[in-house]
Amino acid sequence: MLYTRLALETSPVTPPEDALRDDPPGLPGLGDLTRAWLSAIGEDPDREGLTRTPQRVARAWAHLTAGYHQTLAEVVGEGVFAAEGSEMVIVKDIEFYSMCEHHMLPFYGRAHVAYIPREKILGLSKFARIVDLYSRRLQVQERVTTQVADAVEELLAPKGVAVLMEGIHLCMAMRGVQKQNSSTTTSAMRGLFRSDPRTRAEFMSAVQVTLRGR
Ligand SMILES: Nc1nc2c(ncn2[C@@H]2O[C@H](COP(=O)(O)OP(=O)(O)OP(=O)(O)O)[C@@H](O)[C@H]2O)c(=O)[nH]1
Ligand SMILES: [Zn+2]
Repeated sequence: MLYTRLALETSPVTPPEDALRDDPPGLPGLGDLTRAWLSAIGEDPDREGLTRTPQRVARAWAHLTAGYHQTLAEVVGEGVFAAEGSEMVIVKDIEFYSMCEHHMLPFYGRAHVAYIPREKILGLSKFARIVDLYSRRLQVQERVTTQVADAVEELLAPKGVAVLMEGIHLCMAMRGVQKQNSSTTTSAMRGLFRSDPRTRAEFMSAVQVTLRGR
């Protein structure tokens, strides 16, 4: 579905209205603000290419900030189960897209989440849903990382949880210091991942793939 929608959005042909029906409704007020923003940057909000831009922006930002309107309980639903074992589980290479709270520009990359179960396990897709829940807000990467770890702890009370995120910040690439090749790694280690170097080393070696090497 994602690919279908991207294809539609980049198509020179205007898609039929019902092709976009699963887009979220736009954020109230953001359309008017976008018109003012367009004027502020020296654009004419009434020129042909921009007439529908305010409503597109309002819809896009509803998606990019959807995390404000969801709870952990909602995104996890019925996804917690009785533990089937107590070995490390690693879900890696979960892509994330977030917006930095300083410049409101994107940062994006991959998140890797691991835990060692105690009495509960979590449906695998829920790790990606949790990453999205906290990424779809204005954020700093450190906070997303901590919030994902906190969420897994809260849901599962595991023997340990580890979250590692690798991100590229467009505010450092497109503007400001303008470094195109830097990436940022943040981590949160809890329980056995903090107290036992072998557990941490096992996790780190399993996820040792840098963004730039892919
Ligand atoms: N720790 C952290 N910093 C971030 C993140 N995203 C952006 N930043 C930084 O936030 C800082 C804001 O610094 P300021 O000096 O207030 O803003 P600025 O003048 O635009 O800074 P420059 O980007 O250096 O031009 C910058 O150093 C950004 O690189 C993040 O996720 N985590
Ligand atoms: Zn920034």
